[in-house]
Amino acid sequence: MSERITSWHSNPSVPAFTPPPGAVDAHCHIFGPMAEFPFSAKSKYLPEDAGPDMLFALRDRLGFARNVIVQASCHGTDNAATLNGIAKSNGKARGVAVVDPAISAEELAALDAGGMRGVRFNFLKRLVDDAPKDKFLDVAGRLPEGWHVVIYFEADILEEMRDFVAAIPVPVVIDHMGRPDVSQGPDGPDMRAFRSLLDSRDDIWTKVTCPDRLDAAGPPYADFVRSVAPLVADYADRVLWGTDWPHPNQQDILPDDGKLVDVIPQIAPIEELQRKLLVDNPMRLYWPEEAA
Ligand SMILES: O=C(O)/C=C(\CC(=O)C(=O)O)C(=O)O
Repeated sequence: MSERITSWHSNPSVPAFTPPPGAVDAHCHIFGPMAEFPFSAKSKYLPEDAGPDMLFALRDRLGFARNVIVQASCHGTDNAATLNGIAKSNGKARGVAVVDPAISAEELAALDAGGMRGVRFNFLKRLVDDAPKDKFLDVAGRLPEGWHVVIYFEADILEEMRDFVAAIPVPVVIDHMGRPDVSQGPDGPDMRAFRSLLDSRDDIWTKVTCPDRLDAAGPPYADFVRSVAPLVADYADRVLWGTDWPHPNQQDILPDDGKLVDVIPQIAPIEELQRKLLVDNPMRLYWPEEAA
């Protein structure tokens, strides 16, 4: 792997939708800068730099106040780039780490002090070489107070994930709704299976994110909207939203972040839902000491 790729839009539109004050972009990443924070030798992609300054400029352009920075697989289990982003945010960012399952209590405490509030388990074979459930469960039982687990998997392995999810001793956040086929609609088999997973515990949250990954038709993402709006209405206290900037592996699409923000009022059509999705819910999970 030698050629570095750009997966984000160079000039995203300013959204028509204005997020409520204090809105949190609860799923985004930082790449590098590589000279300071080299990528993992095991990374499946080699991106151009997309550092904290770029992320905070986008945050301001889109009308958001805070970020939750999720360690991307290109940085492996070295969380330094993500911690650097959090440190530079003036308290306006927190993070989700990816860790070696053998991590010590001291190292976990250092991540907590650096602003991490969760750990991510990635099950996508195109992104990681292995996903050892037994070791993940061991770490999940040793997390600092107040942390949660973020899980990333695709719909084809949802059934295999049920026992694992049930065994996690802290709240669970599922990335991108476990990537359902949104062309099936809100009552299709993928959404039904995902709802039954959400119903299995009252502390499973999900990110209603990534229309660009889930709806090949592109903006205005009609299939995504019709499949996801009922989920936001029915699980209003357990949904989170994020841009997914800098959109790892989306170099063929280059999603326009402004257009992604404009999906929000379609999946959360009333102000109360928008406030829960963008402010109340992420604040409860990531800044509980400040939450209303
Ligand atoms: O950013 C996402 O949520 C999705 C990703 C990238 C990713 O998860 C990672 O690199 O860790 C993907 O589907 O390629």
